[in-house]
Parts: sequence; structure tokens; C-alpha cells
Amino acid sequence: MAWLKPMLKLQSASRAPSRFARSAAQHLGKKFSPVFEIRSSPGKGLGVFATKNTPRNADIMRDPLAFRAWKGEDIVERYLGFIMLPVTTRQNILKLSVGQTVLDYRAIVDETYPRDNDYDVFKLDDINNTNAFTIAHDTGLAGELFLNACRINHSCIPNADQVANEGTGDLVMRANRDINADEEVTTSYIMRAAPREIRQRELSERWGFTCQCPACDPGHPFSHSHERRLHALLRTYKDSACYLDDDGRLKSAEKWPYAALEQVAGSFRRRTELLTEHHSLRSYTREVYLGAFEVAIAKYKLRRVRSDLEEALKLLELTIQAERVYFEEAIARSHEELYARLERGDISGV
Ligand SMILES: C[S@@+](CC[C@H](N)C(=O)[O-])C[C@H]1O[C@@H](n2cnc3c(N)ncnc32)[C@H](O)[C@@H]1O
Repeated sequence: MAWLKPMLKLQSASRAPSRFARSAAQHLGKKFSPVFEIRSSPGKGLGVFATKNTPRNADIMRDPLAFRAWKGEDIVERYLGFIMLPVTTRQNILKLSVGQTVLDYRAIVDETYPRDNDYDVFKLDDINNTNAFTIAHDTGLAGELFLNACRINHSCIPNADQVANEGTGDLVMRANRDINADEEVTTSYIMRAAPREIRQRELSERWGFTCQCPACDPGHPFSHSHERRLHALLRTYKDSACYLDDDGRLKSAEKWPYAALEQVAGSFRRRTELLTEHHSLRSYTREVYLGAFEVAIAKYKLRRVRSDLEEALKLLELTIQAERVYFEEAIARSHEELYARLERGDISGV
């Protein structure tokens, strides 16, 4: 299942300069006013709703970090961190919803410990399981709680994506399509490119609900076309698996013959077509553009054909635009420097 790993990596953050499209997050420098409210969402508890028409790539919320949990930390250690928080933050965290209780801890704890705080140790764990976001991979973070963003309900075809936070610690939620005033803002809790039965099993086991989005309703025409798209997408990961590492990037670039590189490039092209077909999948394109860029550079190094370098520059430009929408401004800037070098024909160290 090595091919699955690149799929598990998700998205992320922000702006745009010079020759690169600035549309994504020009507003980031400006004062940000929230465009959402939290209210009841029938059948789902509370939810987040847009209060204004919100265009694609606009920020819906920037929510400050409330609490952070680390991998490997035991629940008492975590609780000791929690009790250091200001009392209102603690109270608000304890109001977050608990989707699925792993243990009937209330019964155990009521019997064993008389104090409410001991109960909260376990409750905090369940709150984390239900609500925590993870943005950065491989950081040792188990998850982060945000008081507003944690009210966003799930959809397998969400209209908003979390983006990397550019070091502020805030969680930024960005519209991945135009959202109408009063429409519910949704995000995906799971790998949205997984087939329906896998998504449903994960949602039911971890969060205890059955997703009712059009992609999960077998009677909905959209569901069929979307499932076909997801299966085709899986095939592109399988087709190129032997050439790629766990991050979906070319393994030992120098080793492959030109024909193999062309095959990988074709698989990346197909993947990009599929990902750009639907707004809920677009956030995956960044990784794909970057992977495809590396393949184009490897092709250029083998044959020094000008069209391969032009293809690489085009893909790097797309990567930079995607960085600005879903990931880090700093990474986008360093890619821009690379772009300038390649434009001058300097491929040393690429
Ligand atoms: C992170 S919370 C979202 C906010 C929550 N609705 C609340 O009232 O605080 C996750 C919980 O919301 C509910 N939920 C989220 N998405 C849902 C959906 N699509 N259908 C039904 N319930 C959902 C589930 O109870 C889930 O455990």
C-alpha cells in the first residue's frame, strides 16, 4: 500500500506576488473580519455558517489556538497542561462536543474518584479525539483545538480547507469554492479521496455519524461520478507507485530512463486533471505539481530538450500558486527563487 501514503498527505496556505497570480490571498495583509456564525445545524449539533457571500479562496475564519496535544503524552500529562489555561478557555474547551466515547469512563471515574476534575481528564481526551485538527505532519503534534473551527461539521465534498498557518498558530479556514451567505461551512475530517465505504467506516468508528453528503448518498447521481473519479485517482497512484516515495516524489531521479519518466509524467497529468475536476480535491494539487515538476527536471537533465525545461517552469509556477492558496508563503518565495534560477538556465543542485 505504499502508493496510498502520498494520498494521505494533505493540503495547506497563502498569498501571491510578481508574475504569479495574486488572487489567492491578497486580503491576508488587510484587517480580517470573520464571515461566519455558529448555530444549530439540524442532525449535527452546532455548525458554522457563512454570514456573507464568500468567494473561493477567501478566508472564512482565523481562529487562535486554544490547546495543543502532543503524541506520546499521557492523558494526565495532557491534563496538567490543560489546567494551566485561563479558566474561560478551559470552560469553552470542555463545552466542545464529544462524538464517540471510547470508554464508559463516567461510570468508572464516578466510582473511583469523587472529584469532577478527574472526570475532565478523560473528557479532555475524548474532546481531542472528536475535535482536534492536525495541520503539520511529522511534528510530534497529536492535535490542536480551536474554539470556532472545532464547530465545523464534516462533508466528504467540503467547501472549505484548513491552510497552513504561517507560524501564527492560528487556524485559517479558506473557501475552496464560492460559499453563499447562510450556507453551512464544511471541511473534511478524513482522507477525502478514499472510496465511500472506507470514508463511512472511518466516520462511523471515530465520530459515530453517517455522512449524508451527496458523495455518500448512493442514490445521488453525483455520488456515482465522484466515486468513479476517486477510483480513477487511486489508479494513478498505483500506476506510478514503483517510481515514487512515500511523499509521492520521484525516487532516485537519475536512475530512470526517459520512457519511464514520461510514464510518470503522464500519470501526474491524469491525476491533476482528476483533482482539478472538483473543488473539494483541488487542495491536493500542490503535491502533484511539485512531483510533476521534479519529473520534468529529471527529463530535462537526461536529454536537455528545451520543452522539458519549459514544462518544468510551468509546473513550478503552478506549484507556487498552489503554495499560496494552501500552504506557506515562505515556501512559495523559495520556489520563486528557484524559478528565477531555472529561467536563467541554471539547473545546478535541482
Ligand atoms: C468537530 S465536532 C463538529 C461540531 C459539532 N457539531 C458540535 O456541535 O460541536 C464533530 C462532531 O459533530 C458531529 N458531526 C460532524 N459532521 C457531521 C455530519 N456530517 N453529520 C452528522 N454529524 C456530524 C458529530 O457528532 C461529530 O462527532
